[in-house]
Amino acid sequence: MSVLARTIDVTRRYGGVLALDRVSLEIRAGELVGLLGPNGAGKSTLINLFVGLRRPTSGTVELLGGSPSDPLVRRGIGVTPQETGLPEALRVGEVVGFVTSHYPKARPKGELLERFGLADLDRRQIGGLSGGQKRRLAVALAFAGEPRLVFLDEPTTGLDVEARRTLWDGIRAFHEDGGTVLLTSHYLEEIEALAQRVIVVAQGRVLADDTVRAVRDMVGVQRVSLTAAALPELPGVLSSERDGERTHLMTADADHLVVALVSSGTPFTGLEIRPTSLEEAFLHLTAPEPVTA
Ligand SMILES: Nc1ncnc2c1ncn2[C@@H]1O[C@H](COP(=O)(O)OP(=O)(O)OP(=O)(O)O)[C@@H](O)[C@H]1O
Repeated sequence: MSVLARTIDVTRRYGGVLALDRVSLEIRAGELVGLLGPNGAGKSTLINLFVGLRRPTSGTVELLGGSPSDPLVRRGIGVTPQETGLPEALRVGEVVGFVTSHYPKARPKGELLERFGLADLDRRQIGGLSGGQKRRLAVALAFAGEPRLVFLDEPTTGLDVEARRTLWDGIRAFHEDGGTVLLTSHYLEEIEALAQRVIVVAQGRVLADDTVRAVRDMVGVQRVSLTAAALPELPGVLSSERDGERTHLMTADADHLVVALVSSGTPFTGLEIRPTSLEEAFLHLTAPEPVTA
């Protein structure tokens, strides 16, 4: 499978901030890859490097066999940044026409709008669109020039469930036609709905690059909280934390842990099990050594 984009040992600093730390990865033709990470992980920085908006402090970025700083190379990609602004006075169809005029080959306007659930809005002024419609249009524009590779930075932020599904369908349709996509998200659920491969980044480093299922197992940590005077050694405890009378145990297998707790005969009260947030799960992925109880 041919590689459409690649970073080799890329580091990016903003003054004293290390946004990316020796990142090497490849995006291959036909893949739909999710880039997952908490706020400030370096996701937007990575996209900005791929699309030529920023340059690496060190290391190499390759795009479609060339350099992201080459405008001819960039013609082969589509991008929706995290924040976009569209001219309020223009009509939807005019904006699509303006964008497609920059490309040698363009997707027909009607088809593009249809694909992103905007078919009836061709003549509507941008200023008259809802927030969700504007976001869908901004994402649709990334696909206007029949790109080979599309970068979407948090495409569904601010969308309700229905609008998000419409947008997912548009992205899927492009992928099913053979297109390649890299998209960022804070939500594993979103990446799970679209991608098979997920790259987890935190603090500028790639923590995992695997199937969604493997990453879900990795970050599927639960928090078991209880009050007990003392606890025996329990299986599968990734870390434990004492908070007054309460003890919080992090584990990937809460059922197993609770069965072992009950079998041990240790008296306890106030058992509580809850899923952890992605941020909490990332803390475990980034922790150098698991802490034992
Ligand atoms: N122009 C800049 N000047 C200084 N620091 C920056 C700049 N852009 C990004 N950073 C810093 O680099 C780090 C990575 O930021 P980046 O925006 O790439 O993260 P992100 O994963 O996209 O976050 P989010 O999910 O919040 O969008 C953060 O610490 C951020 O504050």
